[in-house]
Amino acid sequence: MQITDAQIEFKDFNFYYGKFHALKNINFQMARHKCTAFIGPSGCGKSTLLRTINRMYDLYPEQRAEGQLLFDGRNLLGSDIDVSVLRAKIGMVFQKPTPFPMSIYDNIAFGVKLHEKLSSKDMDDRVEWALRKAALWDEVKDKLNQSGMSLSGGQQQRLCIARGIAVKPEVILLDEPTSALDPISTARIEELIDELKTEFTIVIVTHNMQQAARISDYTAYMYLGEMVEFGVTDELFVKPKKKETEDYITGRFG
Ligand SMILES: Nc1ncnc2c1ncn2[C@@H]1O[C@H](COP(=O)(O)OP(=O)(O)OP(=O)(O)O)[C@@H](O)[C@H]1O
Repeated sequence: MQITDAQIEFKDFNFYYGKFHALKNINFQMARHKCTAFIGPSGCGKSTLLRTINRMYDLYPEQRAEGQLLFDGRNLLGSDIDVSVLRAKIGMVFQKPTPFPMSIYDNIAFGVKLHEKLSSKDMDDRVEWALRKAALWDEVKDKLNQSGMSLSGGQQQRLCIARGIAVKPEVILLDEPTSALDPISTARIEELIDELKTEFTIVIVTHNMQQAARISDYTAYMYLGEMVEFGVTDELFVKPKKKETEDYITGRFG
């Protein structure tokens, strides 16, 4: 399936944990400023696929990728890629909120300082901008010096999203961002994702099929390291092309 305005493309992509072949011959594209969801049963390779996009696997010598992973036409797997610049362009938010043990303000400013030299006024503006984008500003504007750890779980996750946004990435990777949250916090994050799409490309791993159906434009169904089906979310959920996808989304399997 060809996507209009593809930003990221996997071509003949394979991934290995040592000898274990975790992702098999992956070929698909992700659209700019849309939300793409990865779904599938536990262990199918969703998180592995997500983490290849910012080369998280570089931290582990026994893990390797083969094939092509193109970002605006440039292969991210090449040795010429500066991984720290790449990770600023492609931010990541994890399953459990992971605020740094520092103030709310510094949680945002910390990453920005690594990449840019801003005046204190510009840094104040950037912190406010990121917190507003993450729909957290009104709740924290009077306590920016309090520890990030003092916030509720849902607020902590929005703080982590604000931290990711603050360095002005192009893509945000979300690895089951709501699985540790209550339904109200989950709904807020889902609304937030919908707003963030206007400026960022979003990729989300979720166990929750209803969530994928609600928030994503495109969905990939994975099983045992293969991408079984990829398509427009509404079509994949209403009229899947493969029997395996249908069995999974109707709950007959997995
Ligand atoms: N660090 C690792 N070393 C070896 N194998 C791994 C490692 N991480 C994951 N795997 C294996 O790779 C496969 C895919 O794992 P992955 O975590 O990507 O699946 P997932 O679909 O995200 O699962 P879940 O929904 O349970 O989080 C699994 O078989 C898993 O056991």
